[in-house]
Amino acid sequence: MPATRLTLPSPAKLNLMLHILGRREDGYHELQTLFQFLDYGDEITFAVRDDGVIRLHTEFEGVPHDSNLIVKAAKKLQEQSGCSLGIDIWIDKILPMGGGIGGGSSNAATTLLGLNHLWQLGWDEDRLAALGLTLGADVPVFVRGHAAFAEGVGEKLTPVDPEEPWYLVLVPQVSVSTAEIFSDPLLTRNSPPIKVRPVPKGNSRNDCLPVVSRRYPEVRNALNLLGNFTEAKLTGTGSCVFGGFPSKAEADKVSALLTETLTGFVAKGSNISMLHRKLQSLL
Ligand SMILES: C[C@@](CO)(OP(=O)(O)O)[C@H](O)COP(=O)(O)OP(=O)(O)OC[C@H]1O[C@@H](n2ccc(N)nc2=O)[C@H](O)[C@@H]1O
Ligand SMILES: Nc1ncnc2c1ncn2[C@@H]1O[C@H](COP(=O)(O)OP(=O)(O)O)[C@@H](O)[C@H]1O
Repeated sequence: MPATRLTLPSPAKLNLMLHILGRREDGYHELQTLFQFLDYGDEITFAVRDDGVIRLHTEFEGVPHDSNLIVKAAKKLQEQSGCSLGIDIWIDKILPMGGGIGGGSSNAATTLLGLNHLWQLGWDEDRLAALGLTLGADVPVFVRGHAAFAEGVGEKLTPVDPEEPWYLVLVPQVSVSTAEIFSDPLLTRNSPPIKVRPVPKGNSRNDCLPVVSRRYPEVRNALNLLGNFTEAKLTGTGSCVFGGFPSKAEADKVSALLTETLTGFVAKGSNISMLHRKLQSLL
């Protein structure tokens, strides 16, 4: 009997660097970025229903049911596969929204992979990643599940294996709109493309950082505080700020000092996403 119920992780990502090379005619920006996953994220439970209805039972503040990326992903997959089954969905949401750690994109990818499994569609990763890209630029990397150097708008992925340190991630209590940062006239949009592989050391800057830290004092403050202990970086368009440590104990020590005034968490960097590790264990 095939499974009818499944709980899957939906991990966060970090952008270890992010360079903006230019702007395309459709307004989207050409990037070069390095994605790594965190062993930290949401958990989504799926239960098959036979009436074709797609229902997310967990409410999100400020996100209507049909705008939720989980529901959008499920509906697109149902439409494009012609599947007559439906799904009940619950999520244990711990990832901050608008934090640059990819929660929405990750939720969409977990939904695509989870439903492909439960509905027994047999879609391959290429097809799921292509559908994912229509939901958001970051969805394909979560579908593939391997740390990657990304180009284009984030869809041209080359798997990489950077070090996997422990990270302290600080979560300033502001939500940063990706669209707002990309439309700022002061954004650097002319970084020279990196042509050498693997990406040489010394390229770890995030071109969004100056604009984000100018607009959001909370982010600036987090960067300054973490910068007293390690190199403090911005992920994506923020708001989250992170730094790497050689051990959990060292990350925990700094966390204990900083999280008196700021929210944050400690998590291991991972080149294979915990979603893929879980799916592998089901086979
Ligand atoms: C820049 C990144 C790095 O990981 O930032 P974060 O969102 O994670 O912070 C992502 O690629 C974001 O991906 P994602 O969050 O999926 O963005 P989308 O929903 O596709 O786009 C939101 C808006 O941002 C702008 N946008 C996004 C990506 C891109 N390469 N160029 C853009 O100009 C567009 O105005 C778009 O309408
Ligand atoms: N399942 C979802 N989880 C998080 N955000 C979602 C979801 N569905 C839609 N959204 C919308 O997408 C926006 C960006 O979310 P998220 O991916 O968490 O941020 P970021 O791209 O900065 O990492 C949110 O502010 C929210 O309005």
